[in-house]
Amino acid sequence: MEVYCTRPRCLRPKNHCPDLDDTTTLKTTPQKYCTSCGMPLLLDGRYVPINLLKRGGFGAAFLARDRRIPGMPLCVVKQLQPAGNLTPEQLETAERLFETEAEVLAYIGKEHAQIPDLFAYFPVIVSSLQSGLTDQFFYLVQEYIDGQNLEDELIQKGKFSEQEALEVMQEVLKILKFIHDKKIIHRDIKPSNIMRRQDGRLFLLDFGAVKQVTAASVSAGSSTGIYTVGFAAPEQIAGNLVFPATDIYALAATILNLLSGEEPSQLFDPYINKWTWWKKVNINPDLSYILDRMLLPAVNERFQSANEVLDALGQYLTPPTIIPKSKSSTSANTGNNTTKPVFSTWELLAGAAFSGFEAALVAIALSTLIQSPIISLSLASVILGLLIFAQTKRWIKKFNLLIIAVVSFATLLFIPEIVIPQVVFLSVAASLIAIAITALFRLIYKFLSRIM
Ligand SMILES: Nc1ncnc2c1ncn2[C@@H]1O[C@H](COP(=O)(O)OP(=O)(O)OP(=O)(O)O)[C@@H](O)[C@H]1O
Repeated sequence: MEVYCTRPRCLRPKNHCPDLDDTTTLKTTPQKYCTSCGMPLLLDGRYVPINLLKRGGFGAAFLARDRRIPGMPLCVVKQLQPAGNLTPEQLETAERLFETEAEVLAYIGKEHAQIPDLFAYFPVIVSSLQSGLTDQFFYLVQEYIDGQNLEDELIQKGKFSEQEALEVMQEVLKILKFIHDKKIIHRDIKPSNIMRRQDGRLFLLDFGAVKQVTAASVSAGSSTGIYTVGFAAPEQIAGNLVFPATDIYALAATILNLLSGEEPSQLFDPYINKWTWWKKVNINPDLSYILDRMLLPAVNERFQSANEVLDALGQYLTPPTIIPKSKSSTSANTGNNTTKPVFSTWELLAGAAFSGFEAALVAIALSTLIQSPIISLSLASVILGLLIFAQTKRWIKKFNLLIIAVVSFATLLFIPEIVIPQVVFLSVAASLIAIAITALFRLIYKFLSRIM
């Protein structure tokens, strides 16, 4: 078994311990030491680090096994590793924040299914690499979420679709509502702190920058300067009081990062001090409006709570056709907030072209086969209505549209009276007219929703 040494500057952290492959030895061995630096490998007598997950500015996260639990389940061991050039005050702040993370996880991890549980928090004092001195390390052990964070997911699979981003937004808003109700502000919402478990369920990680709002500062806490550039709201960067709306701002920046695949700094024009994400992201105007309001520089003009944003989403959008993978597991916590299928401009235009094309074909076919114009027109309207309804429900979409169009055109060829060039001309013309009308309405709608 490979055991990973957690000493920050260990030169050969991977320790090969074949005797630990025997579970009896692994359970009973009193301690193991790193062959390179002499650091104790078994933490708190029970956690066995097996791999490094990530090393960040303030610490490292290791994948570990808990040898005291049958089956030795995986867990995550986070170690506080502040950079060496910190002043004693900064070091104290880093230690305090690490302890706060443990306190917050202990407080809410068990209560919310989408926040990792805390298993342990302890210091380890070891002899330093410099002779005669000792080093103190702090460890925090938490539930392992088997999956991928959204930063890695973005790198791996590319930009999120509007529907995927909406699902993330709603899920995270529900978790934010829970923590804000507990008077906790996360202060570091960003894709790498949102983890998608294998089953699709999202988890909020890294409570290392949280502010627990005390009774003395009922709705806000002052900022300590821990934040991520691009995602952090102006009041946090300025070191002023932070609010639930501070997390809401960071969530909007996160969603735009996922939608565009670009860093928030690329979506903001510092020259005019405004977000210019709309140059690179094309989404439903209602969602644009909501994101813009989440990103307003003045805290009091933003949505004030996660619930307000959820309400705004619920008001504009109706039930989804795509049910979030995690929906069944989260509805108990959060109620059923649902969204309507959102259509991109391309989807709308493709749908319009299809409907125009089909309208022409159906009208030609029925008027050729049925003598009464009233009956043929009524039948054509019903068929067209059904086709449009099926599209709004996403029962037919993408390639289905093409297949249906080709099949219906081919069917028409069996009607002897049909003049093919005429059919082609009329159906293409009807498609173009439908596209033009839809595009015009879409433009007017976008324009009105921007100025209102
Ligand atoms: N409970 C967990 N389960 C699975 N993976 C985790 C867990 N906690 C952390 N990780 C992984 O380790 C990474 C770093 O963790 P975390 O964000 O807590 O540390 P950090 O040093 O504060 O990072 P950053 O500075 O980027 O915020 C996460 O992005 C995630 O990929």
